[in-house]
Amino acid sequence: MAALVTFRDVTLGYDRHPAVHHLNGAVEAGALLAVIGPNGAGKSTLLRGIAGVLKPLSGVIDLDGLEHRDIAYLPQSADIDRTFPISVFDFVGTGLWRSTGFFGGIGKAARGKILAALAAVGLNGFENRPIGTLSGGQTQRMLFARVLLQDARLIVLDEPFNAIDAKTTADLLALVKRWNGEGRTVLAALHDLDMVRNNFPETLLLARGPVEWGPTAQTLTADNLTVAMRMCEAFDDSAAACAADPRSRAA
Ligand SMILES: Nc1ncnc2c1ncn2[C@@H]1O[C@H](COP(=O)(O)OP(=O)(O)OP(=O)(O)O)[C@@H](O)[C@H]1O
Repeated sequence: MAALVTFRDVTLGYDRHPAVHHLNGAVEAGALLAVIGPNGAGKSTLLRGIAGVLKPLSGVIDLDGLEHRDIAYLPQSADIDRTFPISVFDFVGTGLWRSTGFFGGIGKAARGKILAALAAVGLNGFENRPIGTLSGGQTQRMLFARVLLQDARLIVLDEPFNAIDAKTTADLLALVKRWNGEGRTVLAALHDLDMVRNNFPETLLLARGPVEWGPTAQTLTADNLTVAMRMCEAFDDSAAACAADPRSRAA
């Protein structure tokens, strides 16, 4: 399999302060990769970098010719402005921007696709609801419906199962598996180690830099998790972007 996403000494951060540094490695096309790490490890930062929301401070994220608009990115639900006055239908319809353009009208075919995506995530009948009236689990379903419509080769999910019930988790996990079964590459930042062990073949354990990256069973060892915790605790948030750091390791 060829690499779809390649990191070449990537450092990402905010105001010149690195949050993820010196990441090397590659995500193969068709991979189902979990990104795991303690709070503040840089998981969201890394996913933002891949999605193009954040530009690397240094290094390169090579997307094998994909453009950022070809990536379906599901942000943490906390990053969604739920006070924005938009209906569920229109929000999910933004997943079609790539094909309709910002100012393209929503025709009958597009309307059908949006309704089908809502049905696929169990949100039939919610089309006219303002997004701010949805529960946490319903909001997560809505975000998945938008990803579904984007029909993307690369899908990047930031804590997609955070604070949702078991039924919603199972439904949405089935979608993730379906996407991967269709040959799509899926990366997900996750916290639930059992979920990762049972469903994600490959894991990147991140603690500002990579601790380990490989088959999940090999990566999620007690030793590696301890190292990750220590590396995060030791990290200096006010440090400036630096030259090569010997703690970093290529995948
Ligand atoms: N917009 C921002 N501006 C400045 N610093 C930020 C910003 N977003 C994140 N950070 C900092 O970058 C570091 C990595 O944060 P990030 O959200 O990527 O970690 P995470 O692994 O996703 O954490 P969590 O598991 O808590 O969601 C943290 O120190 C955080 O405070």
